[in-house]
Amino acid sequence: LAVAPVTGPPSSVDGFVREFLNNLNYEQGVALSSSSPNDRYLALAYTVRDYLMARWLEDQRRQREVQAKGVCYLSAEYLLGRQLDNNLLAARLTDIATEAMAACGIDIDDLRQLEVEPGLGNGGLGRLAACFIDSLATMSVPSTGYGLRYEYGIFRQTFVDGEQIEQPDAWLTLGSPWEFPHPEAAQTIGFGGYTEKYDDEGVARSRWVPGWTVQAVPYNYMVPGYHNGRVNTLRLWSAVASSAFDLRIFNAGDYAEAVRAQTFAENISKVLYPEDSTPQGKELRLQQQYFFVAASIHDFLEHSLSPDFDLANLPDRVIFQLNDTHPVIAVPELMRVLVDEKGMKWDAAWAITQQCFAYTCHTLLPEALEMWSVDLLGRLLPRHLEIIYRINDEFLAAVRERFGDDEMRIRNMSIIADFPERSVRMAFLATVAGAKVNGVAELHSQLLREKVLPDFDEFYPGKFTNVTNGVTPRRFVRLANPGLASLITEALGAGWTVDLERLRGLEAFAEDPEFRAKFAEVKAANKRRLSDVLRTRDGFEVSDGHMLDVMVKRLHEYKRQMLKVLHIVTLYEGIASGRVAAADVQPRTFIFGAKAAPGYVMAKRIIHLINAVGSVVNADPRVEGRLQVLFPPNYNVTLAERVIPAADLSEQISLAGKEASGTGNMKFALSGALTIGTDDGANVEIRQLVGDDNFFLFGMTEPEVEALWAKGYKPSDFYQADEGLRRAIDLIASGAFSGGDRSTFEPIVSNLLYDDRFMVLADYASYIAAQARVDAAYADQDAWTRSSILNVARSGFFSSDRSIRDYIDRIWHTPPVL
Ligand SMILES: CCc1ccc([C@H](C)CC(=O)N[C@@H]2O[C@H](CO)[C@@H](O)[C@H](O)[C@H]2O)cc1
Repeated sequence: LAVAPVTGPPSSVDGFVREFLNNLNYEQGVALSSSSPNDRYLALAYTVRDYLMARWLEDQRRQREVQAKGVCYLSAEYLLGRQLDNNLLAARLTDIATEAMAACGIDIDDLRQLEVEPGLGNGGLGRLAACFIDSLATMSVPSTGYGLRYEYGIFRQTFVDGEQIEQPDAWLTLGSPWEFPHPEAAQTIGFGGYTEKYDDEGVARSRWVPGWTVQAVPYNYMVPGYHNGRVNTLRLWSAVASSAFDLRIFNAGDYAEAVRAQTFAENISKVLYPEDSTPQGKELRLQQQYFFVAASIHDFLEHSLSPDFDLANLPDRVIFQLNDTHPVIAVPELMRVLVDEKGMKWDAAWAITQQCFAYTCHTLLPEALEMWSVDLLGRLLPRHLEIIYRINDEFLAAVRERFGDDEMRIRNMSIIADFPERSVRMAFLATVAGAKVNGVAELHSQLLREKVLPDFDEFYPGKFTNVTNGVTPRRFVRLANPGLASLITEALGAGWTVDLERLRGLEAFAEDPEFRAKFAEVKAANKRRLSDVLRTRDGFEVSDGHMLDVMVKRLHEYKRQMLKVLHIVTLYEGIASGRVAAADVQPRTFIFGAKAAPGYVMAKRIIHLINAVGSVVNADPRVEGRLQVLFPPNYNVTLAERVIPAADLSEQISLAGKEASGTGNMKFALSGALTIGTDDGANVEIRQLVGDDNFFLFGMTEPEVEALWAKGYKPSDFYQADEGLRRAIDLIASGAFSGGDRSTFEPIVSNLLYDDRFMVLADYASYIAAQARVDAAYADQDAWTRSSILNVARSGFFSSDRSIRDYIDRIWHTPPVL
């Protein structure tokens, strides 16, 4: 049967209208006149899908035909953001769709607002994965993103009396038009049970007999490349019970028991764990990790390789990139499949496995490194534990071979740790198994080698490398900042969207007063747009003419939102005490965005304090509106796309040596915000590229932090020595922001004075001095605009396309297939 290739509807307004009405009628089953806004949104989404379908099907066919080496990106999180605009942009349909909707009497912007963003991630790691799959598609690299289709994503944050309240994120309620379920391609995933040894024609073999199974149902999402006609796939797994509810038990009347197995199974992909730095070690989390990586490996071996493919050549066909340690259980899973199911010899299987994996580490915090107890692993994945033990035995034998019986080194390098309880150090397993290990910024990769995994760097010369993070210019410049995008295109032509280094061409324009004026107008327009959004979304009135000083990221003590609070309180205290005339204070609006992990008590207290300070400062007539604190709840990708283009000042103030990279910092620089920051993570590379004159550096360097720590850090010494700091802390301690109740924020105050692990007090003076430099610089708007343009011009390096190019050159060796 000669089937005509799928062509897709005509790229014309009429064609789009016809397709839209078809989807409204036949997919939604409604007429335009009786359709609901959600019907219209879904029909619009279906229509955009239809335009991308031909490319997707063609791409899948070609990837199967070409058999080129590809990337399987394994990530427990993808913070995708809204899909409609990105898909319209990729398919060059934005104008056509806008006109087509108008032709139907619909304002496309009303439909845009209806899209619920899939919040399938916590923060940096999840968003990076989303930027990376966008770049992989735009650069025509054969690749598939694999992950979990959580029924509930990152919680919705609201504030009650200034305190964070979490609500479930039921993002699927109104349907999810961008996904394609494929129950027919479900994988059966085992858990529990036992292992048994058996003899296979004289060869001792092991097999795993799972105690129970779950079905992993794949949902495919389109990942369209920008203007290259390519569409890659994101495959997210959803858990479904292998056996539906038990009719016999049901008929016996025990309804709860009848569905218990079902609920138990489907819990696996029920909800995203909202922690982004401290693993809770919960069994369900390990189930989630094994569930999606096992399904992904089986799926790849089954659907991407020809049935007669010789697995010895697997490293020529695929690299599994481990997005942190969360998917590293994939290593023993591949070994189990190759040895137990495919009958391969251990050594051959191990040689293949070591070439098929690479590991990216995203953190420096020791507490964020995952460890799974051998008890739990042995119970849930008994065969995998056996395999890990053997990997470790052979690894330690090689270490002994190289370094002799250096028991301390052996214990330090063992994948199995004995303290606090016998457990598997997942970062060590990833490092031993990975062909390459990379950090996500120069400083981070250096600290990984020197501080976190020095023994491994010595044992595996050449294994450690760096790939500095990046962000996609499609979403964070072209879509989020259309004013800036058209100004850049006007000046440099359109090529920058896929070749961001071309932004360098703007340097010359920084000297052009006319261009500076246009640039400043773009920023002003973005500020007006943000203030409209915050008025409708949260009822905030953003004060006009204020510098927008923005700090948006997860709430974590190492990111030091507390340092920002102390700056605000210092400015406020100066005015409230009458020592500083309000008129002498540079008008600023401080915008915060931050979710705290629900179990992170101190982080939630800091959120409460920020809101408390905000309500006092915003209401105090003595401030004469010179200072404003706004904390819109539920910071997410959609809000980031409105806040970042409007920002004047980007707060990147973590303690040096704690933030692996940061990616918000890059988005701000690309939007012309100037950075006030420490030499931490990618701030170092931003400062090196934009130039010291265009960056407000402050604080200790990482070696200075280490030195102070080693010397013995007494935060109260800094409190005693610095009057401004003392006034600010005393004001918080006084209950001034808690209705006179000193106990409310006492835990924060005493933590700062007697613990202060992230040295807020030590960097306070330098920070306040830097903020004074910011005020002075902002007073000269034209010079500020010039500096802002230079930030954009010199930040092309921070494109995720460049990151992907580095991964291809240094780790994957998967050239684009054009
Ligand atoms: C198991 C709990 C858990 C969950 C998530 C994580 C992530 C690794 C945390 C994270 O998102 N790290 C951030 O990754 C970004 C992308 O590389 C970096 O830019 C940030 O600096 C880093 O904090 C650690 C531990």
